[in-house]
Amino acid sequence: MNLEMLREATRAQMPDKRWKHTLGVVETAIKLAKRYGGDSAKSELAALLHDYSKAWAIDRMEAVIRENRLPPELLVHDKELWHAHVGAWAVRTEHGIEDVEVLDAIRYHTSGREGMTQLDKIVCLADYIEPGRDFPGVDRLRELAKQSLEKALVAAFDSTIEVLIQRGKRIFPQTVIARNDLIAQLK
Ligand SMILES: Nc1ncnc2c1ncn2[C@@H]1O[C@H](COP(=O)(O)OP(=O)(O)O)[C@@H](O)[C@H]1O
Repeated sequence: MNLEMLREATRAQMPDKRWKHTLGVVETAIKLAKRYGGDSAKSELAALLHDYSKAWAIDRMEAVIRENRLPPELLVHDKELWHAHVGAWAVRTEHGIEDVEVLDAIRYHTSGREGMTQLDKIVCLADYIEPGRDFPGVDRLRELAKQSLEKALVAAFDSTIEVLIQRGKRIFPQTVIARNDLIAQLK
């Protein structure tokens, strides 16, 4: 399957607003890859596919998690986290994407993980700062992204964790672990 076919298949999974966001993430991921000497082609592919399952029905995502032995702990956490793992499963099964680095960048783009690869960092950060994002503090993240992937991601995870705390929601521990690990990398 070539990139053009993957673009059409991905676009067909989501409403126009999410597709616009996806294109913003692609553009931003390529820019970050160029700035930090990352792999532009993998960044583009992972960014294109990162939200593949975002608009899927909750029941469909739950079935994929249960039937394919995706991490069961996802089920007790925010459903917003599900699409990343389900999306990695979906692009592999539906489109034969086998590149482990690309699949991992999709799988961990929302939560982060310990030992994030450069590709994980690029896609996760691009998702936060793409031009269509407009949340308090996003411009600071865009400035930090010019200095350091790690500094920008720590600030990004901090903002997500702060919002979750303000709303009294559960925090998926992998994000806290990812944040701590990034701070250790900065030392
Ligand atoms: N560690 C976490 N624990 C719980 N929920 C989280 C965590 N990290 C992210 N989320 C949830 O996921 C949402 C992020 O989803 P979003 O930015 O829409 O993802 P994407 O744009 O990549 O599809 C956050 O607003 C929050 O509700």
